[in-house]
Amino acid sequence: MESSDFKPETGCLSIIVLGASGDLAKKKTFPALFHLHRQGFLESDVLHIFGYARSKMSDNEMRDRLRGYLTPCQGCEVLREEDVSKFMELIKYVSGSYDAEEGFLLLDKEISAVEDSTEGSSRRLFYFALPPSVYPPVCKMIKSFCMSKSDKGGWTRIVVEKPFGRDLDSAEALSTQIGELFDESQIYRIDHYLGKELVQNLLVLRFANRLFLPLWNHENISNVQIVFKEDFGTEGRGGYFNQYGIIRDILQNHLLQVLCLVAMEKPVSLKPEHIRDAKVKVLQSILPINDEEVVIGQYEGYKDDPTVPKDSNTPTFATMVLRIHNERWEGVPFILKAGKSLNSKKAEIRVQFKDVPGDIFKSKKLGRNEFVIRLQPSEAIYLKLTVKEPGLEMKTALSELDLSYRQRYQDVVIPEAYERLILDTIRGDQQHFVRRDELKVAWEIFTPYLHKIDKNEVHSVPYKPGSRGPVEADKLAEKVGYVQTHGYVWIPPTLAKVSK
Ligand SMILES: NC(=O)C1=CN([C@@H]2O[C@H](COP(=O)(O)OP(=O)(O)OC[C@H]3O[C@@H](n4cnc5c(N)ncnc54)[C@H](OP(=O)(O)O)[C@@H]3O)[C@@H](O)[C@H]2O)C=CC1
Ligand SMILES: O=C1O[C@H](COP(=O)(O)O)[C@@H](O)[C@H](O)[C@H]1O
Repeated sequence: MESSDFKPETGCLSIIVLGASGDLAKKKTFPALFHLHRQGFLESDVLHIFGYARSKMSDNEMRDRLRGYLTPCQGCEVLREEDVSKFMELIKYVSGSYDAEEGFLLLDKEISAVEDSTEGSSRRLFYFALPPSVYPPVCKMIKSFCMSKSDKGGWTRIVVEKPFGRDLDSAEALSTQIGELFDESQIYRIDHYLGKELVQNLLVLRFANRLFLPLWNHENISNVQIVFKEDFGTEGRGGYFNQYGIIRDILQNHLLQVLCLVAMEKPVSLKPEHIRDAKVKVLQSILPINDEEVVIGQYEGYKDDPTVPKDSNTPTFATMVLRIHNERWEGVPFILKAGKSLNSKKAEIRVQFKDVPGDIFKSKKLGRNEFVIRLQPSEAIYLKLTVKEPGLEMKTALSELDLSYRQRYQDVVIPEAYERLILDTIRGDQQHFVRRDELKVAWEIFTPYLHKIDKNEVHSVPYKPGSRGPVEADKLAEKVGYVQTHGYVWIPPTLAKVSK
């Protein structure tokens, strides 16, 4: 956890972005590498970046493609040409297919050439910005031709993106294929939500504050909502999205990972294996999903995308109640909600407490205590609570303890999730990556319901773009115990009147 735990390694660092011509590479991977380099986390004298893909192009053509996607680092006003040029100089491009040895032999030759001219060990990080269908052949090629040279010391690591399978069987088959070639310590399954600042804060909030320890259980908490909303549709990704749907895209990975951190027991230590053990344990305690506690929806107009079949049942919205069968959480619904083309864009965790027993202030009518962790946008942590309204009357009002990051940490740059996670892969810290057994349980939870969707046994309810999603979803949340607060008004501190 402390940066002093990190011992820098020396030697050549080669970062190989496989699928370099694709969307993820240009939108996320290369910009993250650029920011890390610009901020001095990746040193130019040992760093070499290789793009690898099937398209034929020169180094310069590759660089030109990326240029438009590089943005100023947070905290920098403008993109400095000097920074861009320094970064571009580090990039080389190798073209080849994903299942034939020529390309990988050439790639190895290029990497070896730069390693031979650098003192120290050989560190090779392969970033799979690729469709999962080619993971197995690519792993075979790397294993056969591109491993770090043992005589130099160092390591070979692979970073794999979701979707990691479509269901339990396909994910397990993929894990087995990759597991035969690479050790678990070499595999980094990325879930970029684990790199978000407020997700990383969850363990600190929960376990470094005495305040929450006695409250964090079914005695005090009525329900927990973990919400992801986007105010745009699948624009241009309909063909891809339709094969997966919102449950595979968001709930099975991002929201479930957040749930783990909210619900898990205190890990033995902050060692990655201890944290991941605690996550697996809570996942194993999740009960099978009850069809009555699910609402799936599809926004109207989704099927207008020519790449989406006219009879698609793929959900673009889902509310699912997960129940954790253990001493801490018995009876507390964890309401996972995610949707595209909704009325707002946000991701948050909302922990709603039970009503006060023996309430003498009639505070129930104002609303319950809620502890909200807004992951994005405008990161914030706030606690909604009942207070006496200032004045001569004994009147109560709903107010908040508010930790808005923009206010509190004005000069602090919050790193992008991908930057943080890529840095972790280089440092060899697997804490924020998904372990194989975690992934397996995650699929076990969702697969039965996903198969029902695939077989059209359950149906997506239509909803209007720009709405809150199907009304049935709000009804479900209410049915399982969520009580909506009415009349709470938050006054952003910057707009508050300053007393004279
Ligand atoms: N530091 C900060 O930035 C702070 C900001 N605020 C702001 O104050 C405002 C109010 O805060 P808060 O009460 O926490 O948040 P909201 O009023 O946005 O939402 C509260 C809850 O009510 C749900 N909800 C909203 N409309 C309906 C509906 N018609 N039926 C059922 N459920 C509904 C929301 O669901 P859903 O999420 O699905 O919309 C959410 O779970 C927000 O804009 C918030 O961002 C407050 C405190 C601090
Ligand atoms: O993984 C995914 O996440 C994005 C949303 O990421 P965020 O960091 O902007 O919240 C989502 O749009 C995409 O569908 C999904 O594949």
